[in-house]
Amino acid sequence: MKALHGKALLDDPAQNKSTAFTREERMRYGLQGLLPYSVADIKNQQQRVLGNLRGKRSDIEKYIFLNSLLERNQRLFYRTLIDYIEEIMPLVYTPTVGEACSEFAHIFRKPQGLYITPEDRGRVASLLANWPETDVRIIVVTDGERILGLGDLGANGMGIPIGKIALYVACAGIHPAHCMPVMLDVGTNNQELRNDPLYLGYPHARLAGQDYLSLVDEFVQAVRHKFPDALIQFEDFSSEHAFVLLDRYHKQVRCFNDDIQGTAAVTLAGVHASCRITHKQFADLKIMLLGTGSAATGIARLMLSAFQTAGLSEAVARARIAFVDREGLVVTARAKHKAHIQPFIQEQAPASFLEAIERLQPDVLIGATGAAGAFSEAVIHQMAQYQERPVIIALSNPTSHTECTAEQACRWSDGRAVFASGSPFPAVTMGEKIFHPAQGNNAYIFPGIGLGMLACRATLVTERMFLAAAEVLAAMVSPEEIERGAIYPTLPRVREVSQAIAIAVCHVAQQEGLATANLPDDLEAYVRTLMYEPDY
Ligand SMILES: NC(=O)C1=CN([C@@H]2O[C@H](COP(=O)(O)OP(=O)(O)OC[C@H]3O[C@@H](n4cnc5c(N)ncnc54)[C@H](OP(=O)(O)O)[C@@H]3O)[C@@H](O)[C@H]2O)C=CC1
Ligand SMILES: CC(=O)C(=O)O
Ligand SMILES: [Mg+2]
Repeated sequence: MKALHGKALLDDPAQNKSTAFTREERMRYGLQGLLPYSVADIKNQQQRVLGNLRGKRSDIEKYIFLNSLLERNQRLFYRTLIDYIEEIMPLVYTPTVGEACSEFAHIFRKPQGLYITPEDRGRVASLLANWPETDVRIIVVTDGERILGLGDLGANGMGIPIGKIALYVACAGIHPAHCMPVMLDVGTNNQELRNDPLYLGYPHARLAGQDYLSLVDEFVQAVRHKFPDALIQFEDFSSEHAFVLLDRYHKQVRCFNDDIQGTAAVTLAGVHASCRITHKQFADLKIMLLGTGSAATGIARLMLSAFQTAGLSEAVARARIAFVDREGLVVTARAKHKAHIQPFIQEQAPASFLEAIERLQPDVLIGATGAAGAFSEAVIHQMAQYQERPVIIALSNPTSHTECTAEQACRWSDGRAVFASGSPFPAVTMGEKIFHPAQGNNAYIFPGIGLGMLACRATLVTERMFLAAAEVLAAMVSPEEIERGAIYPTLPRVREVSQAIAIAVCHVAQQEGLATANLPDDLEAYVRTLMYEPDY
């Protein structure tokens, strides 16, 4: 790290300690007179941060305040995020990040991350060379086309890679210097944004076809050359591009798609854990998915592997997984189907969503639609009619797009639903009982996958790593959490979860012959040494 002095030191977020510089440091670094008298410690500074934060009237103001803290004092930001994760994660990630993306061009203060546009074709490598860090290990890249359930937000979608990187640091202890958020700003088809005079992105229709693919290719090749140890996480692409890009790169490049694979692992883990509440066998479950996009398809694919691992034949496993779309149950009799769900199309008569629940009586209902209210009262009633403890997982983000709220799932099932949602909900009280919803978000998975990849330097990311991550996460739900009806560990345990997932990733990488690092026997201690603990 470059040695800085005086005002330059106070202006560098990675090195700034502000009022926590000791008297001796103030003398050594030419800071005398530049700071008020009192010498604080990080805990004392945190109290001021929390006081200011809690005094803000709206979540978006809190987001802006936290972002400016990150720009001033990285260590204080991350220490506070880690120590108060239940309070602060919803402000830097879903749901507030959804609002921040929608408002991105209007609340913009200072650039963060790397922007690549069609005008950079042929010189993407030189843009990467402008990045101030040399040892990038984690890249989160989006093209802004499917931002949470909010659709095409163009370059405003940069809030998502920035938020995911904050979680890599807070939830898995990846050092901020190893992380790079990237916006592949290929344009936007959101005319409202293009008409906005404050819009900051490339104000043209999205690149498509070969023009699009060749720019992504150039980016991926430039990353391989400039940052050969980096893992690329594809985030919030349209499902059309998400599958094409994953197919194109996953056997050549250290990469994964978080919406397809990370979401699948967190959902599988929740389904496994739910069996400890419902007292059912995983191999006996029937799963129904609403939505046929990236998340739902990823879940179906991983669930299929998990069922087979649990001893089911491929045919039986497939029959246990049903898709429902806007027209109802996805069946062979229908004329058109999306290619990526072809293997899961049921040989059945057509049925509406409600009829499909009645006919198939699924144990688990999962929503990945971005469609607010898609789990209506009738849907939850129908689930509760056939299952004593229906498992309802409403994955869609942000909160305004959830398929149903925790309160709705609870009330409409007479308090019997086992519920998890992509964005957090507070506890629900019903009579004497308190209902504790869990947060089913890929934030429990991708940070650990990244930490594991950083530790073992595997050349590829594989399905077995996500299966292992799901097993680890499910096993970490404590008896007390299960007793409370929660199917995920509480958020303050997320670093512990990420460490355990990282170890599992290392084991899989070794077994699959993909690890290139020399790993010690004591992986637990080794992984811990890699985890950044922000402090002075
Ligand atoms: N909790 C978590 O960790 C994660 C949550 N998500 C959330 O899941 C949602 C979907 O993400 P993703 O799969 O990537 O998005 P996609 O755009 O790939 O897929 C969305 C799917 O939902 C379908 N759909 C939309 N409205 C309805 C409706 N009313 N009834 C039935 N189907 C509907 C779409 O159908 P059609 O093709 O007909 O439009 C499409 O198949 C988002 O809100 C996202 O935030 C995603 C990843 C992780
Ligand atoms: C959580 C996430 O990745 C999403 O909603 O897209
Ligand atoms: Mg996503």
